[in-house]
Amino acid sequence: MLLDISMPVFSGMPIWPGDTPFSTEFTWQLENDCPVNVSRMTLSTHSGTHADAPLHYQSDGCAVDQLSLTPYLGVCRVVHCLDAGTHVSLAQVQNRLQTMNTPLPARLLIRTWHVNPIETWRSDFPGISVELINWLAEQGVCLLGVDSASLDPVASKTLDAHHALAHHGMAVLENLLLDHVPEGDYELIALPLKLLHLDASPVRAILRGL
Ligand SMILES: N[C@@H](CC(=O)c1ccccc1NC=O)C(=O)O
Ligand SMILES: [Zn+2]
Ligand SMILES: [Zn+2]
Repeated sequence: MLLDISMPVFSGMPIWPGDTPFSTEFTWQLENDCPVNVSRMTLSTHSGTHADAPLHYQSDGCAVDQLSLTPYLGVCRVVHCLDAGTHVSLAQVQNRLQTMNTPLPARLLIRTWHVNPIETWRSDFPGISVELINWLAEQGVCLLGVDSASLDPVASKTLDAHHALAHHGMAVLENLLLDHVPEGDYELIALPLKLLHLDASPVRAILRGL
């Protein structure tokens, strides 16, 4: 059983305010003298479902091609934390985890949207509390995934959750699509591209039944 948890990538897709719109054009098009279609894309490194590298928010941070791939592959847990308010709290996640009676795996994906807005940008997503990130690090979690556009609220200039995550050496996935995913444990596969020296990379994220 495979579940695709990737956002669709298309011209007109929602983007972070001020970031590069996704666009494409044909470089070559199939016709009499031309045997192929080939396109070019213009896009932000944070388009759709993606992995941030520490270079996104630290000038001396590691780039996306330097990241260990280990966190992006392996057993993960999906929890639903809907109606979170400004931040998803430690108590809210612990509440959900209490309903499951196996040890927390090394990866956690948090669903926050009732219905993820695939067609339109929305700024009213919750951040992830630093207290929660510190506790997840203590539990041995190496990757945190969210279905919102960022770990921090849209207006944050301090990016507290991003920095807390980097402090613990944890990996992050953003803009997951978890609308149709029941709470539980799965195998996660979501590898970043080998984009040298860049700050983030789109991923194709999937879950496989255990
Ligand atoms: N933190 C968000 C994105 C982000 O902060 C951002 C993305 C594109 C252009 C500007 C951004 N932040 C500016 O303060 C992310 O990691 O995808
Ligand atoms: Zn990002
Ligand atoms: Zn981010």
